[in-house]
Amino acid sequence: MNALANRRFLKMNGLGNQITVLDLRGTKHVVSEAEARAIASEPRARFDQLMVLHDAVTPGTDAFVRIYNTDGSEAGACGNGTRCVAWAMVADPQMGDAAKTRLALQTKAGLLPAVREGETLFTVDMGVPRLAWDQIPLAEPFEDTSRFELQIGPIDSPVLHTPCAVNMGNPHAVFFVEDPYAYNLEQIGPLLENHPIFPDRANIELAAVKAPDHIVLRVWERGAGITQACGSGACAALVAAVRRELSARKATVSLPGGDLAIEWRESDAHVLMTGPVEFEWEGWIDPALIERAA
Ligand SMILES: N[C@H](CCC[C@H](N)C(=O)O)C(=O)O
Repeated sequence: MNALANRRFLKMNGLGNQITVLDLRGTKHVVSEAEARAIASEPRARFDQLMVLHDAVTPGTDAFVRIYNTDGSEAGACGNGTRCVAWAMVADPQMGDAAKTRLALQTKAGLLPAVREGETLFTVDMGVPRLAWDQIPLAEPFEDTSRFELQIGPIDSPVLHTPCAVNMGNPHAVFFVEDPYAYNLEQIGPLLENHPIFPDRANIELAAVKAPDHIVLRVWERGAGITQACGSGACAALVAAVRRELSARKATVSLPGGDLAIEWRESDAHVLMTGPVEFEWEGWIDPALIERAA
């Protein structure tokens, strides 16, 4: 019997970013692309990101987490999903250990320490951002070598150019614009995500710096499309804004689903993301769904 059959899942969200948490600790099962897509097609388990917990592989960490997009592809990081996993591991009656307030979660991209700040409020240390493709850690002083010209359109929206490329464990291209809501993101998102200039595709951010401590952001996510919020995207937007000398190192990032507090810490160049999570319901994976995916 496939380890996924009848397995319990938690449907959650982080600022409207739809997250499903699945605990596969104690099994060796690795969710396939087809299985992830099948789970995404189930209305009660539907997700922007599926966060799958595996047994910890490194001493001192609490779990290894695999992250899947709606299209079944894997991502190295997911800020909103990491907060949801952290909540599940402290507060869920079956999975959680209420004595814990700190967790060390590991993903393909590295370690993501999380701290519980309140009932449903968590801070995740998203690590040191890197230049998107050459993987150089970004710590000051730096040269903004990630600038390049990218011209798309004309479609029915203003032309976008010169994104700032930031890797937060996953690739982001941040475009600074006056009004992110003036663009038809549904139409231009897929063109940009799959533009040949992005070897690994990219999450696409439209960001407006409203004040040194306030950024308005919309995101087209790689493998998932428009989401209500993207934690790593909010981090990438702040890092890009600091690199372009548009904002302070600490800002509120307002997404369609709500606000995240982001700080690019001066002392060690780590990015800290603070925001809420919401538990919606629990469910069990229909074995027929998994059979069909096989
Ligand atoms: N929603 C996530 C990001 C998912 C990124 C994923 N779409 C990728 O392929 O990199 C977040 O809160 O950080």
